[in-house]
Amino acid sequence: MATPTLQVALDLLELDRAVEIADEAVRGGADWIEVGTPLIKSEGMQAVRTLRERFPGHEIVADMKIADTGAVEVEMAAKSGAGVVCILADADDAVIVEAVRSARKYGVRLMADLINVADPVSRSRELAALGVDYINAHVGIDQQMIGRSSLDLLRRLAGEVGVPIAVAGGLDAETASEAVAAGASVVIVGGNIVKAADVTGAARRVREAIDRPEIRPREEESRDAAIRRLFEAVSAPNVTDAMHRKGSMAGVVSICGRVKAVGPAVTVRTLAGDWAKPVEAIDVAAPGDVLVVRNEGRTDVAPWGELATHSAKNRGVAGIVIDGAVRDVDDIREMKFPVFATATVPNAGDPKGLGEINTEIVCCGQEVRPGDWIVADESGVVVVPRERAYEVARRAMEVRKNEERIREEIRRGRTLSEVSELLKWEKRH
Ligand SMILES: O=C([C@H](O)CO)[C@H](O)[C@H](O)COP(=O)(O)O
Repeated sequence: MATPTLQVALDLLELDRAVEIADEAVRGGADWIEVGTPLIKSEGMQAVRTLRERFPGHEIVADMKIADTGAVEVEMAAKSGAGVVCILADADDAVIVEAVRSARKYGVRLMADLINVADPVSRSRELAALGVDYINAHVGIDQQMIGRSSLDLLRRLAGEVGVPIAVAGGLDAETASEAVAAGASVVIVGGNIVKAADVTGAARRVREAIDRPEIRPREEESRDAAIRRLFEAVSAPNVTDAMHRKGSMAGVVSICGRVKAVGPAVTVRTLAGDWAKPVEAIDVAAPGDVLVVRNEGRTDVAPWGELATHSAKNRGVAGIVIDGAVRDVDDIREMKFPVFATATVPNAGDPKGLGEINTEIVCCGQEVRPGDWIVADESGVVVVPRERAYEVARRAMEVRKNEERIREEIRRGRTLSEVSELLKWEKRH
C-alpha cells in the first residue's frame, strides 16, 4: 500500500497566519495543504493562489464544499492553483456531473465530502460511478461536538467504495493511526495541528502515527466521565466562551483562592441563613457533585461554615456555591475546599428546616436545575445546562486549544489585536 497522505486543513480566517502555520506543518511532514472553507470564505481564491505560490512542491486542496454551479467553482479553484477540489457529496447529481466535467477539463481531482449524508455507502458508490476521485469520510466540527465520529464513518465505508478514501473530523495522532489501519489513503487533520502552539511538533506526531499505524485498545469512557475529564481540563472562562459568553454567575468569588470545582449540581433553596437544608444536601449528594445554594441572596447571615465544609469534604462533594455568605473562612481556607460565595459574615442562621433540596433555583442570576453542570474556578462560576454538557465541554476544549496558538503568536511578538485582526473583524453597522 502507498504511504498515506497527510493533509493539513487550514481552518483559519487570516491568510498571513495560514501561510505561517502551513510552513510549520510542512516542516512536520504534511504533504497536502488544504485551504479550509473558513479561509476560502474569508480570503477568497487569493488564499488558494498565495498558498500555490508559497508551496510549489505541495498539492493545494481547495475545500470549496461546492453545492451548486459545479463547473464554475471547480474552474475558479483550478485556475487559482488547486490540484484537488472539494464538493459536497449530497449536492445534486447535476452539480456533480458538471464538476467532474470541469475537473477533467482543467486537470484537477474531485473530493466528495460526505458531511451529513444519510446513506454514505450507497452515495459513495454513486459518486465513484459519476467520476469523483476521492470520497471524504468527514464528520464536521459541529457534529464532532455532539459526539459523532469520523472513524465510525470510515469503518462503514472501508472496502465498499472503488476510489481512495480520505477521512476528516477531529483526528489527532492516535486516531490518525487508527484511520490508516482502517483503510484511509488521505488523513486530514485540522484543529489538532493548526491550533497547537508547536504546529511542527503536532504535525510530526501525526506523520509518525500515519507511517507506523497501530491500533491500541481504547478504554470505553462514559459520557459523564468524558464531560468531567473535559471540564476539569478547561477553565470557567473557556466554558462561558463556548456558550457564546452565557452561563456566568454574577458576584460570586472563590473563598479559597486557587481551587476548582466541577460536577453536577445538587440544588438547595434556603431562607434566612437556615443551614438545615444545605447540610442535609451533603447526604443527598454523590461524590463529585457540587452543592449550589440560594440563600435569598442574603449576605447578613451564613448558612455554611467550617463543620459543614469538613463534612462535605469527607463525603467527596466537589465544592459548594452559595448565593449568600459563608463563615469560618480561615478554617475553610486551611482545608482548601472549593467554596464560592458572595460574602463572608460571622453569624449563622438556625437549623429550622426551611427550604428544599433539588428543585430549580436561581443562583447569582443564573437558573440552576439539579444535574446541570457547574464549572467553578478563581474567575467565577459557570452553569451548563445538563442536556448540553457534552457539547459545551467539547467546545470549551476547542476554545482552550485555539488559545494555545494565539498565546504562542503573542509570545513571538504580535499583539492580540494583530493576531485576531480586530480592526478587520469589527462589526460593520
Ligand atoms: O472541513 C472541515 C470543517 O468542515 C471546517 O471547514 C475541517 O477542515 C475538517 O473537519 C478537519 O478539521 P478538524 O476536524 O479540526 O480536524
